[in-house]
Amino acid sequence: MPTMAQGGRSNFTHSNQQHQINGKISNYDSKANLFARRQKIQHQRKSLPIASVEKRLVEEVRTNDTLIIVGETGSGKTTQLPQYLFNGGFCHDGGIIGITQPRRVAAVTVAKRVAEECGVELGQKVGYSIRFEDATSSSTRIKYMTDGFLLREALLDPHLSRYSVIIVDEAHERTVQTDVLLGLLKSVQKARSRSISEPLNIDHTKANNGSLLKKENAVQGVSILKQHRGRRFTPLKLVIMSASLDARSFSEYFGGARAVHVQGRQFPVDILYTRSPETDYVDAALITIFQIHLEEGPGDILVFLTGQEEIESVERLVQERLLQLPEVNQKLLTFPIFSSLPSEKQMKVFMPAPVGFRKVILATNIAETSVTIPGIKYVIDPGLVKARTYCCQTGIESLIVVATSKAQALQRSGRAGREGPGKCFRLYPESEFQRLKDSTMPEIQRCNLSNVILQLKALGVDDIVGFDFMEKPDRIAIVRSLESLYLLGALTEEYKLAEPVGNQMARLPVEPIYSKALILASQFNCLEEMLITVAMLQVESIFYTPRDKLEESRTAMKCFSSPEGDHQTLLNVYRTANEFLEKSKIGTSKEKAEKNLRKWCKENFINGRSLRHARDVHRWAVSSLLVLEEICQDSLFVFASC
Ligand SMILES: Nc1ncnc2c1ncn2[C@@H]1O[C@H](COP(=O)(O)OP(=O)(O)OP(=O)(O)O)[C@@H](O)[C@H]1O
Repeated sequence: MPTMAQGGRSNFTHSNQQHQINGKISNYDSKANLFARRQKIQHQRKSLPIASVEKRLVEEVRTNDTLIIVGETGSGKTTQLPQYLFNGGFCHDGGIIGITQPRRVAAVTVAKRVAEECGVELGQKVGYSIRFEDATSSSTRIKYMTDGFLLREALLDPHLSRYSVIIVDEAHERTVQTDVLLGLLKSVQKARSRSISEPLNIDHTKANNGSLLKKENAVQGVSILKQHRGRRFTPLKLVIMSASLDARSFSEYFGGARAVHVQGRQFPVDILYTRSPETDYVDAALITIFQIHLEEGPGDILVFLTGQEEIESVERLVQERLLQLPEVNQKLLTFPIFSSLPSEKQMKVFMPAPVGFRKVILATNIAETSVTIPGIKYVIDPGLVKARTYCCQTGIESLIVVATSKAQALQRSGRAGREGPGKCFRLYPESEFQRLKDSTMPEIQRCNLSNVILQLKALGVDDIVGFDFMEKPDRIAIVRSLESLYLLGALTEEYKLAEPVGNQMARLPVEPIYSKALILASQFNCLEEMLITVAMLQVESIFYTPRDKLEESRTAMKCFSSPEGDHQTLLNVYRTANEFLEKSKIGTSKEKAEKNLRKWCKENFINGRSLRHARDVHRWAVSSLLVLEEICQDSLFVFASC
């Protein structure tokens, strides 16, 4: 038996609860040809627990306007239900089935999987839309997207008229966007049903185009949803789904909506706990990685950590400890995944490990719900997560590390049992699990509400305090946000949306303080500078200060720093990097120039990843501003090529 990389080992005990098997274990042959792969997928689909209740679920959606579905992780809700509804005729009149996810990576990977299951090209019948990325076409009928994306879509189409069904997936996460979306969907559903029962009353408005505009403007102050009076909509079907949902409170919120439970899971997940609490969870995670690597059978490992810095340090430690092992045991590859990682790097975790190697994926809670990472058999869960908190008194928002809820722990362990039986190593005793909160505190009760309020105002919701939130945010937090939006000029003295600025701000996908800065910048002739500054402020620390090279990195930083302040310093970094890249491009390929830039970043202690992300955000900001025709088109053209 080989020794552990660092001599230590974790002591785990089995959970008292064992999951039941309700499915078949599949033999995935990576060399299978396309035909065999299709057959394999069809077989997998048929053996999912949800497959046995396909007809019943379609009928439930047909007979209920709102349906709540609770089903175990991996039972097939996210990938199968939209296909069942498509086959059940819910898109016959051209309507779209929209499925929202709290995270971009889930929307992208699930859409890819469903397109493959349907045997279609991604972006045709099945597609996805996330901020700054659209893989849909006019033929898309099953559309995965983030909840935030659907909210923005509602700004342009308040009745979400293109959708016949909207499925809110992973509703247990209670992100601020999910909560706002639930309230909005409730009123959209009512307005669409009303449009069917109300008598048509459009002739006189049609007769006079001049007064139509006035009337529309007058109604807008009350609610945009009333603007379309006289137009008939088809009813909107709503489905709320999760593996760990408090079905009763969701049902009550939707006026006693029907809730159904999809029983069974495909593969069992063995839950193991440590015998006693771990004093250093990072070290415990490292020990467990090597314990699995050296003692358990084949299968990849997914480790949940709290953030980029922690992930990078664990990655380094794994690599250092690997070198202490005999060569034969060194076949372990690490892959990080966190939200600010560029998406092409995020996608690397979904590639199979080379033959003979084991993958270790170091992830934040980005990989907690909906995603299926092929090969994962082992999950390591220290039971912690970085969560947003907001202090209304100071107006300061921060991220702090807190214990996960039971719902999150369940989702994490669920990642292990998706392709076969798995194991989840919880790095805390079972008694601690029992003490965890059942569900996560809704984000809306612990974040700055300015962005959300601005969006609601732009949607025509004037009475924010009276808005039908599932759980009301703190009144003081609402008042503070209203005040700050007024000070930014997004709202009038009566706290109504200020036109056109408030509307323009709502349409830019950044915090109100930044959207206002972008809108104002052209008046002050500094749009280029503001675009760069806002882009740089969206990314995590741009300077890289390793402990062992503190002096060197500080000296490098001085070359960019400006006595005029941090914003000017960020501008200097971006521009110097850009000049370097432009010069490098002369006479070389784009790839080579990018490689040179990475080297330059390293030499100058700049975080290359953050810089690349800032360049992406800059491009997005330019294209978003271009959409707002009112804003300084001419000056934008100059920067569009940056
Ligand atoms: N990208 C993928 N690659 C391979 N298999 C996949 C993929 N996505 C889904 N699957 C398979 O389909 C099964 C069902 O996945 P699905 O996401 O529909 O379940 P779910 O009930 O929504 O789970 P969760 O609540 O965890 O999101 C998975 O267990 C896995 O076997």
